[in-house]
Amino acid sequence: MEDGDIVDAFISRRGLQLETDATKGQRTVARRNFRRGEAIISIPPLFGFPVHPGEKDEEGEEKESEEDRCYLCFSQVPPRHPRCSQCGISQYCSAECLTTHWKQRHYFECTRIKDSTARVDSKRIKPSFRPWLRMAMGVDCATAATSELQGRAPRWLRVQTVAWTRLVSHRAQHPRHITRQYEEIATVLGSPSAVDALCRFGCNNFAAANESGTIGHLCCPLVSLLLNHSCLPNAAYAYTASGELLVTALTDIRSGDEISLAYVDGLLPRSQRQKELSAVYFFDCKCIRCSGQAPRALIDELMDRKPEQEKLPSALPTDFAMPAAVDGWALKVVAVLLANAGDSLMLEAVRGQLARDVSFVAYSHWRECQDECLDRVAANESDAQWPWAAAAALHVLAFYALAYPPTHPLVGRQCLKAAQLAWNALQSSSANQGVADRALVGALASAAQSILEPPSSSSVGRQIFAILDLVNEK
Ligand SMILES: C[S@@+](CC[C@H](N)C(=O)[O-])C[C@H]1O[C@@H](n2cnc3c(N)ncnc32)[C@H](O)[C@@H]1O
Repeated sequence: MEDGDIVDAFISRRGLQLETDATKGQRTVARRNFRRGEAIISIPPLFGFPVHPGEKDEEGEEKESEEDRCYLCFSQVPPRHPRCSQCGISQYCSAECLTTHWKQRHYFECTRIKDSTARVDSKRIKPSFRPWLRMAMGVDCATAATSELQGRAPRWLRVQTVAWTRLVSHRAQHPRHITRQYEEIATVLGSPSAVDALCRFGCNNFAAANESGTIGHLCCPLVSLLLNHSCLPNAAYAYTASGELLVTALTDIRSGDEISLAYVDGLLPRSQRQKELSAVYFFDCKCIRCSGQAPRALIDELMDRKPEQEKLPSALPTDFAMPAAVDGWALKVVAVLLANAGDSLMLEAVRGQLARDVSFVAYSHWRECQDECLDRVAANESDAQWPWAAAAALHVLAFYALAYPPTHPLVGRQCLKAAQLAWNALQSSSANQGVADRALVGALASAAQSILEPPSSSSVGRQIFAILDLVNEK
């Protein structure tokens, strides 16, 4: 079978087809109907590795630190944890993850990764670029293994390797300071072609994230090749506990529809979305929302209002009363979301009704409030921050519910965050003023469970069940 055919055959069996698109290069259309929540594609990445969220280098960029993350599921490893006895590098949170990783890919990566790690002096690369050094080494390993194993290489690996050669790199558009770092990496690796590979990786990278931020990077060329960006996406990706990139339908998708993901936060105003898409992915968005063909145009119009035209709530209030702080509209949206998570028509009606009353400029304000409250909680200033943090989280959730389909993972993760903060507010000695009650916490945690459907052994699954147990305790 020819290289191109292997990709076409792989996707056509899943009801998908690649087509040429006048404005976006290629696009993928559904060749059958997909129900909301249905898995569209699931495939192991060509390479992936964990990073520690939140750690920043001297220039404020996230830096690599793998000491405490599992090489398969990227969750935190316990103090005594298994490690691959052959390379001594890959570590795991459990014996199951070690076995799954070995069976999926580590059997062909193990010696190669060990050799490249010993050969290359990573200290010569700036800390914030070390993840890309690892990515270049990992992708090299996987492609070398594919050609060595030939017909014995698993089909997913052959498909990913072929898709990798077909990705756009936008090399000419990359800023000089970035390509200079890539050239350093290429020198360290002794492989001039690494510059092009890193450009290709840079604009096709997937981040694995949990509620605290990025926990890993994934190179998944098939999904990159297939899915264009839309500011009104009908699909979303998630990295599963078994180490696969899973794409699911966020809405019902009809045969003939293009399938798309959001590369950037759809709640940013259009100007900011465009800025981010052009800085990181090097294109001007031509999605249905940006070309004014989508019903979400009203929200766009409101999001693009200038901040001075809006009356923003003052910065973090010093005298904070929950009922006044969680505006009626936010609670109403959250209530509709919780009662009707399966009914997007209902949510659509609420969107229509409320969109004109809601200041979308306030979204970034509430995001900042939430982060500020969490920082203060982490600094242990006082447990009086919990009700504030819960109120901010409910506002952020309401914005997500207005801008995304109710099955979007961002909505699920925010439900979990709001549930945790509301529970802490309920337990804190400060006045909670009755906004966060057990029923709300339980409904938020149940919504997180039904949207994210995490395995009970995963860290998100354990967090959700812990809350549900607490709420249901007599
Ligand atoms: C990850 S690739 C997707 C596959 C790509 N269409 C192809 O033909 O290889 C991302 C690239 O597709 C194009 N693209 C994706 N979404 C787009 C959009 N909404 N508007 C315009 N171009 C888009 C851009 O060139 C972008 O750099």
